[in-house]
Amino acid sequence: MDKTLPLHLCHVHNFSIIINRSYAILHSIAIAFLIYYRVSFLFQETKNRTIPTLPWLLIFTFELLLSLAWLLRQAYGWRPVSRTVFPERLPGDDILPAIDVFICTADPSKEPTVEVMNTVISAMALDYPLEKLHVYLSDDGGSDVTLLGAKEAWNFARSWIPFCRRYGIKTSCPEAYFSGPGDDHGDFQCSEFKAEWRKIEKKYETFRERVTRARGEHCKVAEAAAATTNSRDHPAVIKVIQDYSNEELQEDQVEMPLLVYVSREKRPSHHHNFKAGALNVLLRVSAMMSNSPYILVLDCDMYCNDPTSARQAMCYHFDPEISPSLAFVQFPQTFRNISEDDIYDSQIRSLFKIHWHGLDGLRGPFLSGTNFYLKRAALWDSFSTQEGIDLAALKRSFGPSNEFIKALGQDYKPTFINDGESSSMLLEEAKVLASSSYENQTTWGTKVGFMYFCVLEDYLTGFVLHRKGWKSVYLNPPRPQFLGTSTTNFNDRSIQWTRCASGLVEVAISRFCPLIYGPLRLSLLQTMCYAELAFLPLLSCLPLWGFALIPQLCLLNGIPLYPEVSDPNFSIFLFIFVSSLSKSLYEILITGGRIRTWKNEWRIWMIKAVTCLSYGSLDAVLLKLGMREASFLPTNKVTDYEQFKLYEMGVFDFRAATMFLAPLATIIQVNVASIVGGVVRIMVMEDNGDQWKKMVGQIFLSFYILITNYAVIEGMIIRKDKASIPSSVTLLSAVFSVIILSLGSSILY
Ligand SMILES: O=c1ccn([C@@H]2O[C@H](COP(=O)(O)OP(=O)(O)O[C@H]3O[C@H](CO)[C@@H](O)[C@H](O)[C@H]3O)[C@@H](O)[C@H]2O)c(=O)[nH]1
Ligand SMILES: [Mn+2]
Repeated sequence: MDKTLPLHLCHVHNFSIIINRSYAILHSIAIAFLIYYRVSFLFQETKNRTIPTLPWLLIFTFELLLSLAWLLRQAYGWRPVSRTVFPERLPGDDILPAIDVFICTADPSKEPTVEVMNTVISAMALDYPLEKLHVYLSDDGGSDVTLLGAKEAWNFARSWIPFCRRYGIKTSCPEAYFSGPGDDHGDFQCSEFKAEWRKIEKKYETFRERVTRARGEHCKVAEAAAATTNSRDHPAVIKVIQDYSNEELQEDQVEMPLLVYVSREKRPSHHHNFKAGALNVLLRVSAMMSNSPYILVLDCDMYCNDPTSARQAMCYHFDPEISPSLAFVQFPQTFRNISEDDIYDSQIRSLFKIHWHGLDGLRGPFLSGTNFYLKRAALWDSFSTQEGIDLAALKRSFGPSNEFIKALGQDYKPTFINDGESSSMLLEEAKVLASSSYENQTTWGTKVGFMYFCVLEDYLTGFVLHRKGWKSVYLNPPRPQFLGTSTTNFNDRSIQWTRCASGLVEVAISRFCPLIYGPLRLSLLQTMCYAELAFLPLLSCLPLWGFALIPQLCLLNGIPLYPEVSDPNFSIFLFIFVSSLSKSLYEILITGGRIRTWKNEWRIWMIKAVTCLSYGSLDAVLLKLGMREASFLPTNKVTDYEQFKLYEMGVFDFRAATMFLAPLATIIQVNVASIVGGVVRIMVMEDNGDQWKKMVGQIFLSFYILITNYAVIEGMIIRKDKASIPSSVTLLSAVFSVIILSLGSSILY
């Protein structure tokens, strides 16, 4: 290694910093004026007030909540940075540290086995010394199909890995490679390459067919048995995948990374803590076999799209200046199935394109579930690494296994050589470590390993790490290092968002509340970012319900809530509105988005707030009150081509649960009723133009809501296809609207 050349560079986005900070100052001045305007009304003498106090107070509260959310969000814009790495400057392969890859899968009926195995194969094909790469597949479904798939994947990888290495193939995921444009073969055009290519493609086809057939049979059987009880009640199964039975292969033995299948023990009497539980089992099992100092975590729906990510991450983990305080290197979640319009924001654009760069300039991005290279030792409680700690204390924390405690030593290398006697002993020990009762009376999930407290194990684990003083780094290179499958229909997306909102609010209203748990250990800006996300559901759902109903009910009843157009105060509101819209437009344009993206994002923000974020918040409150149990249903990864087509065309698919549709239809109806009712009222009852001027703000707001959500109106009235809003839902919403309109009018006065 040439010590004079850096392994990485950090670029500060100076232009964005100027824009962000000036915007933050201007916008806060406008908010201060708004607050002054609202408060001064409350100090007027009651007899001078022409407007009832309750609606005024309500709308003011919602404005304050939105302003608070806005304020917290400004922390992301404080110091955005991006990074470049130079993996070619890393030292020789012999000194690179080993890596364990953890891949989680849970349900073969929702997670197609071929896709899961593509993730496994792509991880095995990472550009890293083979003897230093170990892949662990956790199967929470405890399914034979997954085990069989893993064996088939291993067999196929025996041809695939040498092929990729010989020809420098970048797309290390075979499915993506064979269905892609076919231009990824370095400089090789020779006939030898072509012949080889054909051979491998054929092998891949065979692999694909076998796995698909097995899964088909499995799903039939599972359906017949009504439910896969096996997934909830079975002993631990750990298998080192290795199949030299094929004589032909034995002759030309290829060096392969270790592949281990792990299905932890499940018993109905034990809570299994979802993905965090699975990852903690992998942490222990892998300690018996490879105990690598670094871990790459992947979801089964996220394959490696470029084999160089490991070396890129090592540019930081290997840097002696950064490494001691660096917990993880995070890559963005990028998806292969995103359409140009992306009407449901399936790519979570603002998170990975903007906010994470902002966090990176503070002390690093949040842990994002998948695509991160994590230092194993960061997950141990700090005391475990202290000298002279006694064994009993370690056992209270990590559980009774002596072997595992030995593995906590930084330099401990297990003597796992497959098929030796000591390894069968280690394999037995690994089964004990994967048993459902192993964690009883230990601090797994509370102090060590991935956190159990809520379904968002990633957010919370990252938060706890940052709070302990660890840092993280965000790498977002031009070629996506990982590509995943995102949910691309309204129903799945809504379910996913509800789960996420529930997890966030659970943290917000717990002892982990970032505003209490963060401040002493995190910087102010970092605390603000953690709080922004945790409070996002609450701070969006309450105000958005408010803005969707209260000004409208007031319009209908002739109560003005905003200043007259001729009043200078009107410009405060106008400024805030225009400045928010322009800032988001700026952020979208500089990150390669289009005006259409901007329109879609505002719409989905409104829709999400009154559905998923509201239900998620409610769910978290019920959980807190002990009235519900936590659940983490894996998202559906089976593509429905008809639904996907609609998504690609940018047409809303309203085949979703009524609970997600009714609020939308209700709000639209209330808005239409108020505009119509309000306008008629002004025309009939008032003869001078004053009333018009007073109501412009509210008429405009309703109008804005209606045009932004025109897709809902279309789904309700104009479209007649299968994916439009069912008339039963429209009728139900009409009932709700009537109730809201009549109740609202009587309450507000
Ligand atoms: O009991 C479970 C449930 C899920 N999973 C796995 O967890 C992963 C994520 O689940 P998925 O259904 O894909 O949920 P998403 O909403 O897409 O996941 C997002 O949200 C999760 C919770 O915050 C993060 O862990 C993920 O990385 C992030 O992509 C998948 O590989 C699942 O197989 C398990 O292993 N066991
Ligand atoms: Mn997923």
